[in-house]
Formats: sequence, structure tokens, C-alpha cells
Amino acid sequence: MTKIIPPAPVLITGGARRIGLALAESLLRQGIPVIVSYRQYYPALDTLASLGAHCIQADFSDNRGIYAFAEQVKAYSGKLRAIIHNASAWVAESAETPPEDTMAAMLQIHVYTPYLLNLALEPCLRDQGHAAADIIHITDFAVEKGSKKHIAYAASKAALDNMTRSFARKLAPDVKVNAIAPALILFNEQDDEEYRRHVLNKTLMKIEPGEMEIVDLVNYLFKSRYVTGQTLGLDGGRCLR
Ligand SMILES: NC(=O)C1=CN([C@@H]2O[C@H](COP(=O)(O)OP(=O)(O)OC[C@H]3O[C@@H](n4cnc5c(N)ncnc54)[C@H](OP(=O)(O)O)[C@@H]3O)[C@@H](O)[C@H]2O)C=CC1
Ligand SMILES: Nc1nc2c(c(=O)[nH]1)N=C([C@H](O)[C@@H](O)CO)CN2
Repeated sequence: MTKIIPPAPVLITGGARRIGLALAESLLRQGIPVIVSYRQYYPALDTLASLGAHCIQADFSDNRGIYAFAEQVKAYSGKLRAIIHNASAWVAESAETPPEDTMAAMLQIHVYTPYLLNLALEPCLRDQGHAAADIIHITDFAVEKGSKKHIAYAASKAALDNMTRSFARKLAPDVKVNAIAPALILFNEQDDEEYRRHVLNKTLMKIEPGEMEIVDLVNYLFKSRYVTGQTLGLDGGRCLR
């Protein structure tokens, strides 16, 4: 009797809302198993679980939480098809928060979390064949241009962008490692009309594209057997403004 081995799951951090949720739903609809991390509960998690996702509560605000999450992932699945580092906090500098606390928080979620998870979960990604696994870092257009209101955020995403090339060198050819650098994808509910017009005018394409732009790019990277160490811009032409 031939033993049927189920496909290895894709791990998505911050999968309970917005882009992370759209990624999880798309992969599940393709029949690809999914593990998501979530910090706070959202009703959408019940839907993901009903579609077969394995949802693990995790707070990456300290390294113990990162390592505890990695152990739970390894206990659930010995192998991973991919890790998508989506979890993030878009925090501006403010008078209410000491700048050292802002920088520490941005480095924790955008640098320590992907760095420690990539190293802890490397055995889960390896030994599945040539280019059989992926790591995707979701960075930001601001990596190239900086951000006067989100200095620590942009700097931490720049570190994440650099790690894309380091991990691509370390893990090839078993694992491809790439970054997706979005500009506006999805507004937040609290964004007012003036802000929305201001941001839309910064791009050439003048639209809020929505989550599927990232979903489609992730699917492209999964299909590739050759693209690695790259940062793929998803910025509506903002880089040309
Ligand atoms: N939306 C956009 O237009 C753009 C998005 N991006 C990038 O795309 C990715 C997804 O964006 P978007 O969906 O808007 O992200 P959100 O900010 O809406 O959600 C990010 C998720 O990360 C989780 N998270 C934040 N901090 C922690 C932590 N310390 N521990 C565990 N989980 C945490 C949040 O959990 P909780 O809900 O509990 O807070 C949340 O579910 C991000 O990396 C973002 O930087 C880049 C450019 C534009
Ligand atoms: N974690 C997040 N990062 C970013 C968000 C967000 O909502 N959550 N939003 C943006 C903006 O859309 C920006 O690209 C345009 O103003 C950037 N990063």
C-alpha cells in the first residue's frame, strides 16, 4: 500500500486579519494546509479553523513567545512548505512613547521574529527537494525611501529586507527566500478621506489595490523554481513619483 504523505503546511504569521487572513484563505481554497499565528482573537479565526487551518496564539513581543511558538509549530508539523512573515505593527514616532521603546518594538516584530523563526524552523524547510520550500518577508516600499513619520518602522523593515539576501544565500537551493515590498495595499478603518486622497495621489495607479495583489504575488513565488534573494516591489508606481 503506497503511503500518501499530506502536503506540508504554509506558516503565516499574523494570519487573523487583513492581508494575512487573505493569504490563509487563498491557500486553504487551493487545498494547501495552513498554520497561522494570531495575537488577539478575531471571529475570522473560527472560519479559518473550519477550513482546516491550525491556529496558534502567539505574542512575539518577547523572544520567549517567539521560541514557544516555534516549538508549537514543530510539534504540529515536522515539515513546512513555506513561512510568510506577515506579522507587523505600523507604529509612528510619537511624543507619548520614548523613541527607544518604539525602535525596540519595531525591531522585535520585524527583525527578531523573522530572524529567530527562520533559524528555529530551518529543519522544517529543508530536505524536501530542490526549491521545494519558500520564505517570504513582507517588507515595505519605505525600505528604499525611508519614512519621516515611521522612522523606526522603516529601519526595521530595511533590516528585514537585508535578511532576505542573507537567508537566500544560507538556504539555497532547498529554500527560496524573497521579499515583497508593498506601498499602499489596504487602508485602515481609521484613515480619513483627506489621508486616503493624499496616499492615493502618491502612486501612479491611484487605487487601493487590496489584498489579492499580495496573494497573487505569493502564488507566483511559490510556483517559481528560480527566483530567490529578490525584493519584489508592489507599489503602484510610487517609486517613480
Ligand atoms: N496594509 C498596507 O497597505 C501595507 C502593509 N504592508 C505590510 O503587509 C503586512 C500585512 O499588512 P496588514 O495586513 O495591513 O497588517 P496589520 O497591521 O493589519 O496586521 C498585522 C498583524 O500582525 C499582528 N502582530 C502585530 N504585532 C504582533 C506581535 N507582537 N505578536 C504577534 N502578532 C503581532 C497583528 O496582531 P493583532 O491583530 O493582535 O494586533 C495583526 O494581526 C505587514 O507586514 C505590513 O507591514 C506594507 C505596506 C502597506
Ligand atoms: N503592519 C502594517 N504596516 C503597514 C500598514 C498597515 O496597515 N499595517 N499600512 C501602511 C500604509 O498603507 C502605507 O503603505 C501607505 O500609507 C504601511 N505599512
